Amino acid sequence: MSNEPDANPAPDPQAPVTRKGFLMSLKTGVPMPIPEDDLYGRCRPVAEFEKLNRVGEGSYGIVYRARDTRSNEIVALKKVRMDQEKDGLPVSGLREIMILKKCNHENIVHLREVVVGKSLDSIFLVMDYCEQDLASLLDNMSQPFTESEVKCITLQVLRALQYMHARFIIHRDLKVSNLLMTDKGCIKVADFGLARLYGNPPKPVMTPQMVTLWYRAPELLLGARTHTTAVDMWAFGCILGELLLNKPLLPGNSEIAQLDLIIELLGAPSESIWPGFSELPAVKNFTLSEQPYNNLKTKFHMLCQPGRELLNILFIYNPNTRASADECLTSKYFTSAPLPCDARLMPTFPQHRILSGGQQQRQMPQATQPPTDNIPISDLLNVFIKRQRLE
Ligand SMILES: Nc1ncnc2c1ncn2[C@@H]1O[C@H](COP(=O)(O)OP(=O)(O)OP(=O)(O)O)[C@@H](O)[C@H]1O
Repeated sequence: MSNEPDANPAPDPQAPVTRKGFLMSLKTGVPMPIPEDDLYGRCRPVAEFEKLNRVGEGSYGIVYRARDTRSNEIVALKKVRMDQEKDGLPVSGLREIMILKKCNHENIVHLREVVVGKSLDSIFLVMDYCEQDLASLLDNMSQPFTESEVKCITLQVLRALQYMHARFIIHRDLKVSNLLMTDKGCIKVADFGLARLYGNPPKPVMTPQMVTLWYRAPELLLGARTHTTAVDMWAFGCILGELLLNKPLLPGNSEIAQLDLIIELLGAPSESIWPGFSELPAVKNFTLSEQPYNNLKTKFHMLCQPGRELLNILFIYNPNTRASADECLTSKYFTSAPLPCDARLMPTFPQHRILSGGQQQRQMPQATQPPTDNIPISDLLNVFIKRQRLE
């Protein structure tokens, strides 16, 4: 028997990628050529998708409307941004893939598959295509959503949150531009690049400043080291307020301005309404104004009592007592007039994103720091090769 390496050996899924088209065998340490058929693991090449137009660009990637040439279906193709990475995939990309793989809910964007570019240095998420995102819709609508439509939208977001939170997933970047809508009025929560799985009790996190400023909960602004599902509920409260007012509720342009806006609306926090507040790390960095009144009632004077109650429980300072998605779903707001409209009866809108080529972006302070911990692309590919073989 010959000791020569097999001319066309099967690739070892555990082996790291050494150079383009080769895998280093962990057993023998010999680089082995990857057969053409296995070059992409079990991922399809992106060349099988025809890019039609750009629909969005965020901090972590460009999103295209594309046609799957195999099935002829229209999909969204999100290219994971790699340009700042020397040797790996940004952790946000990997997190988004892992978490979306766990989710199967009609109000969460569906990840169909992951496809790769020819040189294996680009990764794309293939998702169901949604015709609108709420941010560009809000910016372009000739008249605001009716209250029935607001209820229809927010109920769907709450169902997605209930599903995620029951599975220990915190989204951490809920905002109107991350809420997509199909032409059948179905809302899909998107962009899980900052999402995290959390434990009980929650573990401290390294990156406290995550959620976009306008939607950021007071505990994050004050430097809390643990993140809970309550950060999503605060952001949800800001979204509900924004849809009702037809403008951002708390559009701060710095952390202190954001805290001031919150205090102007809700009154100043104190140790008595929020035990542990005075020990939060950043409290000493700010001089908080001493406004004593809750002005929700004045700001939302047009809203019925159940609606104001819902906003009140979403804007509880203490994250431990802030309303959960379960609780909000039982709010009388959704069963009192005007009732939520049927999603299929939501109005249809011109597709602004296609017309504007995805250039239209809301100007809001991001203050989200792309995480710097990279995952080598070889690990990602191995995860996929293994996973697809298991399935
Ligand atoms: N499945 C989809 N269907 C249609 N459009 C989409 C889809 N996913 C994303 N988009 C569009 O692309 C934009 C950016 O997508 P996404 O939020 O996932 O990227 P990001 O780089 O993570 O953004 P961010 O800067 O908000 O973190 C969205 O606001 C939306 O307009």
